[in-house]
Amino acid sequence: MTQNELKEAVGRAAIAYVPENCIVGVGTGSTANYFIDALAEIKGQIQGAVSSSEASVARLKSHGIPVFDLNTINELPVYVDGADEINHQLQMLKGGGAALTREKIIAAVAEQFICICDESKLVDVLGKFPLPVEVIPMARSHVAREIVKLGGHPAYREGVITDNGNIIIDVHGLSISQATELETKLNQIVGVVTNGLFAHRRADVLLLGTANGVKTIK
Ligand SMILES: O=C(CO)[C@H](O)[C@H](O)COP(=O)(O)O
Repeated sequence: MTQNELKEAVGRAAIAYVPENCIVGVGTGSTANYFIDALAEIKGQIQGAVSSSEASVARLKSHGIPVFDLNTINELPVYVDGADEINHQLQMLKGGGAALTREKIIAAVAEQFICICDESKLVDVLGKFPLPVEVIPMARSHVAREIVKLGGHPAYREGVITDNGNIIIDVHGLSISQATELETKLNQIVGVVTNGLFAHRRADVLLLGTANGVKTIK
């Protein structure tokens, strides 16, 4: 199976976690796009969605799925999203698509986080994929200097402005054994909006696309 076929398989498998008549949290990226396309097939059974990016909002609307403002809803049973890396404790590294802050906000509201990934994303130690950090533009140099003090190699993601009007610094050269501690330390740097470690709020379920089918890891 190709990587895209594995992504499609997990996107479809996540539909089983969507309760009837609910509002569903929808993430961002190529794997989340397969979930959105599968969701379109059952759109008559849900109220609609909240979403972590303008790109996913556009895709949801193109399928005729109503999109709600997160502030107008009281409960969110499930959030479905991909990841750039996930470890065996279901801690994730996310933000390759620059949507990390909205992803983290929706994940914080959701009762269950269902992570959908192809098997290339499962790692023993997070950090081979550069860790994205969303930063207020005027704090770029300050945040970069503080990241160097933590042992990382910061790289400004040229030409990218987030949906919140901020920039992304990608942190290379990390081998992240203490993910919750690093998540906290990075968020304490003044000028950081948030970082792409989802260690405090991990996934509840991983649907992993493999050559032998979709594996469920809890
Ligand atoms: O965090 C994300 C976007 O900010 C995505 O979930 C992550 O980049 C994975 O994307 P893809 O499914 O395209 O591999």
